[in-house]
Amino acid sequence: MNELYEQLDFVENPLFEKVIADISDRHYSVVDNFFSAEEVVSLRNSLLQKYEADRFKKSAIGNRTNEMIEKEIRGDFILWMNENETNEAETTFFNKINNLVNYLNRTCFMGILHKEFHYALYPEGTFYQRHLDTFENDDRRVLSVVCYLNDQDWDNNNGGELVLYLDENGSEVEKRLYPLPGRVVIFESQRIEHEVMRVNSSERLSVTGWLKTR
Ligand SMILES: O=C(O)CCC(=O)C(=O)O
Ligand SMILES: [Fe+2]
Repeated sequence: MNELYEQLDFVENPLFEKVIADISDRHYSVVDNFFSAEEVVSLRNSLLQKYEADRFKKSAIGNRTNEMIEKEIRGDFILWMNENETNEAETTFFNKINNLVNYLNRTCFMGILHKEFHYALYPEGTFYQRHLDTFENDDRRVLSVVCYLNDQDWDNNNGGELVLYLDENGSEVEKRLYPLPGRVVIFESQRIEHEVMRVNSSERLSVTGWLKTR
């Protein structure tokens, strides 16, 4: 009986339907204004507060320990989020992400059981070389989700674009996406190689995460 009610309850969400259609057509989706301007400001302030409290760590790559090599590959600083210990901005953030996850699971059986998200800050001059998000041998990562928290007046000359390397009929095509506030980019972790271009000026702020099976 409960199941029947659940199905009757179901309300189609055009935004989430678009994400599903995009991903099944071309393996990625870009959603502008997924987060409102106010939500971006709150989450950015939360990020900056924790960054200033020295809670971020230099990102690492797999098992590699040579810091010189790492700097050549990625230059961001990160802090993992804990869903069991959230402030107001993070609660709102996880509510929205969970709505999306529930919708995906209900409508297209992606079987997402876990997720992991971290804040990221790219100082001026840093980048993240071309990679696949499964390089840590984590084949449980199904979808990568990147949420940008930059200022409203973010200038495209600041650099820091996300470049997705797509396959179009056997040839490689670059899709260049600016890290605009409120924008969320979702792509198949196992399939799409991507890169963060050098940040020319300012700091580039985001939350990045993975939706995982098992
Ligand atoms: O910030 C982005 O646009 C992408 C970040 C990324 O590729 C990663 O953290 O694996
Ligand atoms: Fe990545």
